[in-house]
Amino acid sequence: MAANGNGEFSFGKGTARKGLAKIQTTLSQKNKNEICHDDSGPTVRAQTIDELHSLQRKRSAPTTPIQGTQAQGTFSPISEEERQKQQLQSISASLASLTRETGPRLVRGDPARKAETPRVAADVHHYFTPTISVSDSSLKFTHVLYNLSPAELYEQAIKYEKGSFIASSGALATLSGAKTGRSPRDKRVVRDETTEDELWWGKGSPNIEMDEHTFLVNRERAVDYLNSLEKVFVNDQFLNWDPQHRIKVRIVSARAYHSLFMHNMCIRPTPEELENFGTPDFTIYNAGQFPCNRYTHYMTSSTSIDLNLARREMVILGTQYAGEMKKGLFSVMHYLMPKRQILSLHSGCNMGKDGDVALFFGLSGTGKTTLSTDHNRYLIGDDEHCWSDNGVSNIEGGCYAKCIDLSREKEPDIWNAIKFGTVLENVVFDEHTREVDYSDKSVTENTRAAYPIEYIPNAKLPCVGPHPKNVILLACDAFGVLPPVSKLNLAQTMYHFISGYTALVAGTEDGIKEPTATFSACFGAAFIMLHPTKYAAMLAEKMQKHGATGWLVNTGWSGGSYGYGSRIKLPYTRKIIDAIHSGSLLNATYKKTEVFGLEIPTEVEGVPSEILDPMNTWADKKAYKETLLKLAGLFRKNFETFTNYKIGKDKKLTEEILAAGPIF
Ligand SMILES: Nc1ncnc2c1ncn2[C@@H]1O[C@H](COP(=O)(O)OP(=O)(O)OP(=O)(O)O)[C@@H](O)[C@H]1O
Ligand SMILES: O=C([O-])CC(=O)C(=O)O
Ligand SMILES: [Ca+2]
Ligand SMILES: [Mn+2]
Repeated sequence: MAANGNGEFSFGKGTARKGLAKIQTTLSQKNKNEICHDDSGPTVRAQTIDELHSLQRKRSAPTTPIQGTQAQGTFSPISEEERQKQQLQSISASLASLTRETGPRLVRGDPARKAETPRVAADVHHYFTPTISVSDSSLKFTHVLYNLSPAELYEQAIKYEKGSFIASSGALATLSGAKTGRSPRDKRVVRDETTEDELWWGKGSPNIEMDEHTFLVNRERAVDYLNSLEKVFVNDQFLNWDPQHRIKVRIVSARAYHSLFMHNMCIRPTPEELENFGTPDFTIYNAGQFPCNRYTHYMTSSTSIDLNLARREMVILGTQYAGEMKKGLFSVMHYLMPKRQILSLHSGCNMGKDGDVALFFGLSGTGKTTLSTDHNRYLIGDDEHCWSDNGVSNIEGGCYAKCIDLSREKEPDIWNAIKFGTVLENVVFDEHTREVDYSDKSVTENTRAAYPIEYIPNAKLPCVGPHPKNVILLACDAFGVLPPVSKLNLAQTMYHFISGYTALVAGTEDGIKEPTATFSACFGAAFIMLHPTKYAAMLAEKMQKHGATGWLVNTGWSGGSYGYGSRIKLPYTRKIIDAIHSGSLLNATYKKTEVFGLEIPTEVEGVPSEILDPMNTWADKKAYKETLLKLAGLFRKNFETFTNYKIGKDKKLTEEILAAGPIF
């Protein structure tokens, strides 16, 4: 093989030559110094070590030509320098204290590499209007690390963040700190004249109120903290693959881990899109290392995640768990999208070769990521989607998979996605080989991998698809009484969607250590902003209009409750899902279960028939019946809060939904 001068390699024509072809160097032999040297190759063109280092890194070319300086005589709308200045001004405006004259002084680049920062950055302070009341914070510079690449973020993390390591797979192993799951009780939403009427407040609602003033107190705390740092990370990215309904988000954070996480989880702009980014639609101030002040009104712990819809801002204090940013933005989408008649969904989504789309609803740990990541289908997304008149679109640009007990055999695509660029949260690894032990729960059960969706080989890019054909409701039933699969009519689908039942799997929400039965409206009460019946009505309308079939799949226990039975084997669940996708399950023979009135198939290819009716798997039939009635009672009690609401325009549907629950 030889270099042909074009940077390509090819085998020499005369294959008669034995062994490897001689590698030709492109450097001319003429200009070499007449100094004694060994003949292993030419020497570098640098006089000092600094010069050598400067050779190593080539400045990225501007993605659009700098008109006016390069293209002589062309009208120059904006120079590269001007563009960078505008970017910094925009970020400075984001980071401005609301009580001082101006935003902080910003420079681009890593403070540790002052000598290397581009000239434009060093000059930037000239562009800012002088402050009238000079404070210490306006005298210092805050360095902005703007949309860094994964490689740069790796370097930052490894250099400056304790607990950051390169795992043997190439992923960045990191720690999220004291919090290893979300803190839903510390979420606050500003209640003002608008949100007062629009949002869901009170019992069962995730929206715990705070006033505007308190929000500003926390915002100031976060902004002051961030500005006090030597450097902050800024990500400008998008949400929603539907170009008509794309949202621009800015995330300001203090950790490379957070910046890389969001790089992976949000949609990554192209260089051209970044140049024209302009003002973000929504901004997150993540000051997670810094606590909130517990003397502040409404604060019940040192953690606070505050959402202000009017200001389009979110403030994070006292938790470094990155999922807060992901799910905080999801909450925002649950507000913005329904305003545009678009349904936002806590669901996974994939598409078959023939274009058949399936949604996978379910609470945390029920299998959205696991089952939507299917080697035989195109992945549209694993967790957050929109369903509009155009079809479905993923909100995110990445996936966030649970890693506990991850195995190469059972989840090969997720396993292979854990490589360079992926953030691995809170996993344990061998201190020498850096080999991850996915069974180790020493830090938490809620170990996670965040990777860009392109890391899944059959990702559907762009992440959009036609209207769903199947709507699969996943429940991880710790009681072990729900059948592995049931076919639902529309009223039953709505009943189970509003109920949002599962056994919460340990760890994702802070403080939960064992599976416990839980109900979470729309399979995501922690993130919805409007009353659940609003989303339910939209889902019913869309399912009806597009003829989608509902299914309830229990990915939880069989043969007894948690502690007695065991979790349904993933290969069986996959077979069930295959039969739903292929349409074969639609044509199966069904029988109706008692109490829940669920239609269960008598046979599914590849699944032992005796497990399809859970009663068969319990040795103690009396215990089964008691447990079934206990769960039915919990369903009924939970649904009481919804009995006074009308769902959609249709009174008939509302009555049918109320009748679709357990009868006993
Ligand atoms: N029968 C089964 N079906 C689905 N998942 C199973 C099954 N048995 C075990 N599991 C495990 O359960 C977990 C499901 O987690 P998954 O990441 O898919 O949750 P999720 O619904 O995407 O939650 P989140 O919203 O928190 O991301 C995985 O660790 C998977 O290996
Ligand atoms: O938000 C998280 O931490 C993970 C997640 O997807 C969920 O809980 O639904
Ligand atoms: Ca998931
Ligand atoms: Mn989720």
